[in-house]
Amino acid sequence: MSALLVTGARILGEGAADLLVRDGVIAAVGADAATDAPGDVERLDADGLTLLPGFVDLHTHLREPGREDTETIASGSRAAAAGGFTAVLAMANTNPVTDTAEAAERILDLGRATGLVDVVPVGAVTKGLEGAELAELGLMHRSRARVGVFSDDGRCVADARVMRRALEYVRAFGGVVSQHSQDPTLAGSSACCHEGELSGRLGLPGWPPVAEAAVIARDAMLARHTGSRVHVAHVSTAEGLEVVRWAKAQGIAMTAEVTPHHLALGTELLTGYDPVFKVNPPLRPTEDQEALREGLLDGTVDAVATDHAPHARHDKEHAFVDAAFGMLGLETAFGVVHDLLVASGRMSMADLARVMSTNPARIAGLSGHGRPLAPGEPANLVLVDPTATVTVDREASHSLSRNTPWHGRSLTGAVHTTILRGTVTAREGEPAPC
Ligand SMILES: NC(=O)N[C@@H](CC(=O)O)C(=O)O
Ligand SMILES: [Zn+2]
Ligand SMILES: [Zn+2]
Repeated sequence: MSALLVTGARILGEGAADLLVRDGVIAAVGADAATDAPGDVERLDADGLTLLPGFVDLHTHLREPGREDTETIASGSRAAAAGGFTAVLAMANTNPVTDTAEAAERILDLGRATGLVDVVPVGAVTKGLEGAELAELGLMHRSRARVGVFSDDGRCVADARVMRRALEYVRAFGGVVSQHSQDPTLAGSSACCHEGELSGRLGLPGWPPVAEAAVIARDAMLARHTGSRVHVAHVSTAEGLEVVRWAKAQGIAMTAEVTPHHLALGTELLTGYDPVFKVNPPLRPTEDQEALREGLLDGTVDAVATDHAPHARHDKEHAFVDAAFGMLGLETAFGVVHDLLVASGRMSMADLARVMSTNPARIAGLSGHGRPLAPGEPANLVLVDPTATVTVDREASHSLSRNTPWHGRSLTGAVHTTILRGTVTAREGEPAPC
């Protein structure tokens, strides 16, 4: 059928080498990969570029159904492909909520119709994200969508009994609950600034780290009790991280993700009251950011996840306390992580591949992603340019929303080409037509 030959790419463990893809599968890797190429092979010159397994985002908010003015599955897929992703997990807090098998299948089908990235639906833990009654977890898992990750993200599964039952339920099929760790009695829905000297000075409702750590600690005990798996979404504090570290040391099945914005942006950005920096959980002080970076480097944090959260201008441009929570992330995630940790020499490209592809694919149970670049594996790949420096322009985003906190910043490291099962889905920031 079709063949693609990537030439001269830096391949981890191989140095500069060629890679041949045939019918969506890696056919050969190495100096003589080209010898097996058919005459009509499509050639992709990757001199100076690094080839990695395609990125996997454990935490994306697409707004379809319900808020197609801010993101659709198609527009979010374009942004994801441009950002180097070959799979994204679409959070359940849409309208209606993804809390049934039919709703999950609909998202799967819309993702397939666009065809730029594997859109994997996350199922809600509770009906309507209400926190009371379990959603049809088993039916969602047995559906064509094969839902394996469940989350009420946007809200915390605050009731311990509900969380316990959800964990017992998903254990039967090896599922995982991704928790938005925020004790609502310690940090209510108006909490929007890290609790400390700054929240007092700015007069903004405080969000204390203990509201995160307390839920992570409770969930660690529930994971141990049930023998089931908990994933901590967007860990943002040193305190929360300390609990994850403890849980892992006990052998508790707990994993964690951190966002690019919590790694790189600090709470001091809130002094201008610009709602583009309003996100849940909030940006944290330097000490927390540094602890999160250390946690990612030492393996306490398993993955980087974007928490891509598109919002309309009219929902963002309000007084800080009234604006919507969330920021864009898909197109800038690689650049931010590369610039902050790889270009500065703190992290290797192999480690970046682990936290942006291998680990998230494993956590979500996606067998075709995050795989070694070896013959027989599906060709879900990304070519990155480690030397390119790009200035982020929100107007160039493929998202339907514009709420990026990175506008005007220069980042070293850019996604060059994204490949989904052998087909180019984005080239130099431009997604393929779908
Ligand atoms: N992160 C955010 O600030 N917002 C998310 C919800 C969430 O991830 O909690 C959203 O859906 O907009
Ligand atoms: Zn959340
Ligand atoms: Zn989220």
